[in-house]
Amino acid sequence: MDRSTPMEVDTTQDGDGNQSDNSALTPKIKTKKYEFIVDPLADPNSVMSKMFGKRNFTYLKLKPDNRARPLWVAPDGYIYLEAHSPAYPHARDFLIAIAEPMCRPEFIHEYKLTPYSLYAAVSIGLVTEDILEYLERLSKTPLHHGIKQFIETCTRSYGKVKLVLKHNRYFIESRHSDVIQKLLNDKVIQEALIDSNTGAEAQTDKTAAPDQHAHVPQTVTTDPSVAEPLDVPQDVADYYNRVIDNDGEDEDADAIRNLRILCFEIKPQHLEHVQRRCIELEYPLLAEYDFRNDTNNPNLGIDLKPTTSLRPYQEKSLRKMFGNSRARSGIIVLPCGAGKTLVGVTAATTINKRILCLATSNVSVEQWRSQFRLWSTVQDHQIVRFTRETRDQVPSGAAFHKPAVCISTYSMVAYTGKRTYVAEEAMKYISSQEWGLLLLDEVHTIPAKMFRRVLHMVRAHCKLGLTATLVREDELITDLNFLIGPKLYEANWMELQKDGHIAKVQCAEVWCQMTGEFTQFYLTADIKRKLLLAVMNPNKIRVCQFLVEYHQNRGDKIIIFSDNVYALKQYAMQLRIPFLYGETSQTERMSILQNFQYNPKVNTILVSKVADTSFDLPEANVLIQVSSHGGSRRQEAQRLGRILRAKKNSTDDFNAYFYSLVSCDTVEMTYSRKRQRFLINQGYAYKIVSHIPEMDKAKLIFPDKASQSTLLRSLLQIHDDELDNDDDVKDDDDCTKVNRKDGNLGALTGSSQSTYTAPTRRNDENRHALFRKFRS
Ligand SMILES: Nc1ncnc2c1ncn2[C@@H]1O[C@H](COP(=O)(O)OP(=O)(O)OP(=O)(O)O)[C@@H](O)[C@H]1O
Repeated sequence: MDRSTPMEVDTTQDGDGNQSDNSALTPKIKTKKYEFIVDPLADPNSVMSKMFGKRNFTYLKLKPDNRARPLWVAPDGYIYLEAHSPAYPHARDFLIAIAEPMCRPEFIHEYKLTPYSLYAAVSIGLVTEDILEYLERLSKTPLHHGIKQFIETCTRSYGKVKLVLKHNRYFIESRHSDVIQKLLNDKVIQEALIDSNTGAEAQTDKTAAPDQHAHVPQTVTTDPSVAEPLDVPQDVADYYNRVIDNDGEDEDADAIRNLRILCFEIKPQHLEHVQRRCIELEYPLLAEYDFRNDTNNPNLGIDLKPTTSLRPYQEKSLRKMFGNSRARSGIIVLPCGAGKTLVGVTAATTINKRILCLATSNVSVEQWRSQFRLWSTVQDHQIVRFTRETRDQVPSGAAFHKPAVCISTYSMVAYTGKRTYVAEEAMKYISSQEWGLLLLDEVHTIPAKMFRRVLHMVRAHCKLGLTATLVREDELITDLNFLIGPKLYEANWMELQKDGHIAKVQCAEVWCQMTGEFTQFYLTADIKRKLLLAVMNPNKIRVCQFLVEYHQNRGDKIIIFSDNVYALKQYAMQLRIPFLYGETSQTERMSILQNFQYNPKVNTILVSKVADTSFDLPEANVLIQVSSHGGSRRQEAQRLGRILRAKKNSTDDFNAYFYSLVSCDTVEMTYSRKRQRFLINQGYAYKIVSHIPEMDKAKLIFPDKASQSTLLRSLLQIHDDELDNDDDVKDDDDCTKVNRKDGNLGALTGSSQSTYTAPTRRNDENRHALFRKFRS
């Protein structure tokens, strides 16, 4: 990571360097360059400068009581938190609010200040002075002036403009006339104005927040006598309650009730352009919903059941959302199995207006419905589902205007093709309602184009995105900041694990040596065959067999993932394990999953990547990955999530196991490094296992050279076309069931199929002699 580069909001690539699928649709946001001023105060010839270059910050003077203060705030915006400090909890909650967590292993956590993280801080009610003051108190060194300037630049203008939905119409509101003037003079915003807008209209403010920039003079206590070196310094503890623990009830609410605000209306279809433009103009739109004073939309009348109790981190995340008795739009990030659904249900019962919940598949829709019924007092007739399989009756007549909890899928809402009559009616219902809350499940997985179509169709006062992994391979992650709202809360996986809210997982990367013969062919093969040889490496199959037998003997439930379908079938056949992939019929799939769940004799299943998102896997506590799809961090985290649900009746230190089998000296090793980055940043440590001594005594398949050669021969005989056998994930929803492709007559008659093409001699000449022989 190059840490000397200036901060700039770059939205064209994600960390994996992959380009967006919709760059044509969404031009890059042009914001001002945010730079940290990093003075070259250190002696450039010193040993430290030679080692750390511009990052030699030894010139910063430590405060006398620095041992009691938990933060190192580097002038380039990186912040390091000592997790063993007594003031750790005070600093952690604050840093999650103002900075981006980069890496949180056991002892030292790394965070980074970014314009977006500070935008999120302002949106949850923190003000510039409080941020500076508290950071100063927590820091071991006085804050560098560059840091102060950066925080001031990023936060001064934030929070001044709001986006408000009233009577299904979008308004931009502010109490600052200069800001409104600036926006009205902008060309992009002018294009979005509704014709009747002749200028800003003055209104009585019912939704405005108190002035967030009230000055709070504070002094920093650096006198060591004030606190014992390893106690939480008093000034830190005092300020904590003020900054973090305040539940945000507006003390000034009455005072601002009668303030005049300025507003103008914009065209709904220009909403995204306006949101984007406002970020460029340094006035990101804050979306807050004053649901308690919304008399236009009827109440849903549901509550949490008396038996429902939230866990501390669930409560904390919701406090960020409802901090000032209004609902803020944004994203809550909790690990898989940590109870995002209950967070969503609680948000719904708090807002208590029309709720639209969008999930990724039919199965998730059913899960949301059952969780709504489990945790809340919602009645069955108040829930409406729209999916391919279950289409509840579209409310009509008087019921049309009654509030309901509507649950559907993204693909259903975003579908642009011809719909059936019933689906058309359902969509009319969704697009005509003014929703109090739009719940967006697994928000990071939705293709950017589909996501935007959804947001164009649905009018919602408040949007709550839920996800476990805020990483993806296109620009939507940065766009989510204005499409939904800032990240409101991100839980620490290791802390949840320590408290027993999620399973304690041992991650291991098992290195499997390639056999000599396999290596020989691997070196000259093309990439597709290389991948096949790596996954079918006999030593890997043996390790897999050993692990399966070992864990079966312990009474564990095991899921094996293979993205390569050929390998999936081979492993299933060799190890005699039931398998399912994209082409497995629904009946067979159900039967395999039910057996796995209830039949004590079926403790292992093999699945392809369809199991990543398309259906709900039963509970398991061991996961073995034999082949994975490139270097996707998200897929790795999602798979770990399959075994992350808290395990009952377990006394083990670790109660879940995640094995990634990697063939040594192959491309799998590079992929593996990339895939692990996200989980390592969450604090997981992958144990490298290069040899399992117990395997030497075990009776395993492919024990000798002869059987391994036979396997190799069978692999070399596979036709090139069959190597393209990554499982295509089929969405459950009808909207994506039919794959429409541009075609021509050749495609229709089948003449364009590669099976009609005779292999050319030139191709064969390039092959290894042995392979040529097998092919002929
Ligand atoms: N406050 C709570 N009290 C008791 N059980 C809870 C609580 N919150 C969540 N759970 C339970 O934890 C389990 C996981 O919850 P949930 O399915 O909502 O997690 P999730 O974060 O959505 O996971 P995934 O991303 O895997 O879908 C469920 O069995 C749920 O009932």
